[in-house]
Amino acid sequence: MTEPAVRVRDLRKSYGDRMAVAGLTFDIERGETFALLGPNGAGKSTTIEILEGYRHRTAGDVSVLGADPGSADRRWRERIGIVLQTAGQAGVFTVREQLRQFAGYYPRPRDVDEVIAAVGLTAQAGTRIAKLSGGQQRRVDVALGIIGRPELLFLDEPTTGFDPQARRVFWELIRSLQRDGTTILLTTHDLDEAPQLAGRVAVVTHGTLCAIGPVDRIGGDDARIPLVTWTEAGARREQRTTEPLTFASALAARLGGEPKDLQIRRPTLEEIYLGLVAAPAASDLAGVATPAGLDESSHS
Ligand SMILES: Nc1ncnc2c1ncn2[C@@H]1O[C@H](COP(=O)(O)OP(=O)(O)OP(=O)(O)O)[C@@H](O)[C@H]1O
Repeated sequence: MTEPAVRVRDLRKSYGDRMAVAGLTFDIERGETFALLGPNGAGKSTTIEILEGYRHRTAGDVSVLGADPGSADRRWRERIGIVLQTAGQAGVFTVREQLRQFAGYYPRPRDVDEVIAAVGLTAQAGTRIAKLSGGQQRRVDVALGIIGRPELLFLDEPTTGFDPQARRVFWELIRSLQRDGTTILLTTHDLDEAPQLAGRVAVVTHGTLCAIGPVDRIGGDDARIPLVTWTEAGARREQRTTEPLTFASALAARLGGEPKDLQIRRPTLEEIYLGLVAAPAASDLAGVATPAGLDESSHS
C-alpha cells in the first residue's frame, strides 16, 4: 500500500496554556482532495501551518510527502504549494513578473501564461498587483501556489473575496489539478464549495475532530434523513422522515390536494455541518473519553 500524502497522529499545539489543536488524527491519500471544516478558531489554520512546516507542533507525529515538515529541506518544499489564509503579495511587480520570479524557484514550473489564464487574470497580466482588486489579488495567491507544479497543495480559505464567476473559474482549476493527480488540503467556510471539490471532509471543533468521512456520508445516516417542506395555512411546515413519498401522499390526502410549495430534499452539507458544530465539545462532556481517531463517517 502506498504511503498517504499526509499522515497526522494525535497532533497537538498549545499557545501558552491555550490548546488550539487537541489531538487530531487523520490521513490524506495521494490524489485526494480533503477539506478541513470548522468554526473560527477551531484550529484549522494552525494544523495546516504545522503541515506546511511554518509552525512547530507541541506533540504528535506528522508526515507530509514522507518527511517531517518540522525538519524538511528545500527539495521537499519544492514539492508543495501553499496558499496562505492572508495574502502576502507586495504589489510592486506585475502579475506576470511576480509569477515569472516564483517560477524560477522551482525545477519544473508550470507555464506562467497558462497559470495566469487558469486563474482568469489574462487581461490583468501586465498590471501591478497593488492595482488589482482584493479578489484579483487572491487569484494571484492561488496562481503562486500552483506555479511550481506541486504534488501537494495547501489552500487555506482560497476563495475568500472571489465573485461567483471567479469562484467557478477556481473550481474548474482545482478539477484540472485533481485530474493531474495533485493532492489537495483545503479549508473553507463555503459549504457549497466543499462538496464541489472535496472527496472527504473533516469537521474540527475546539481542536478536535468531531466528524470525518466522505462528503456525501459525513455526519452519518441520521443527519441525511430527507426533509419534506410545504406551506399550510400561510405557514411554512417541515417534517423529517425516512419515507418522504408516503408522508407526502398522506399529506396530500389530508389537505385534499397537492400541498402548496411542496419540496422533498436531503439536508445540505451546511445544515449537517451546523448540526455537528452545535453539539457540545467532547472536552465539555464530563467523563466521556475523547478517542485519538474516529471511525470514518462516525461522530461523537
Ligand atoms: N500565533 C498565535 N498565538 C496565540 N494564539 C493563537 C495563534 N494563532 C492562533 N491562535 C489561537 O488558536 C486557536 C486556533 O486558531 P486557528 O487560526 O488555527 O483557527 P481556524 O480554525 O483556522 O480559524 P478561522 O476559521 O478563523 O481561520 C484560536 O483560539 C486562536 O486564537
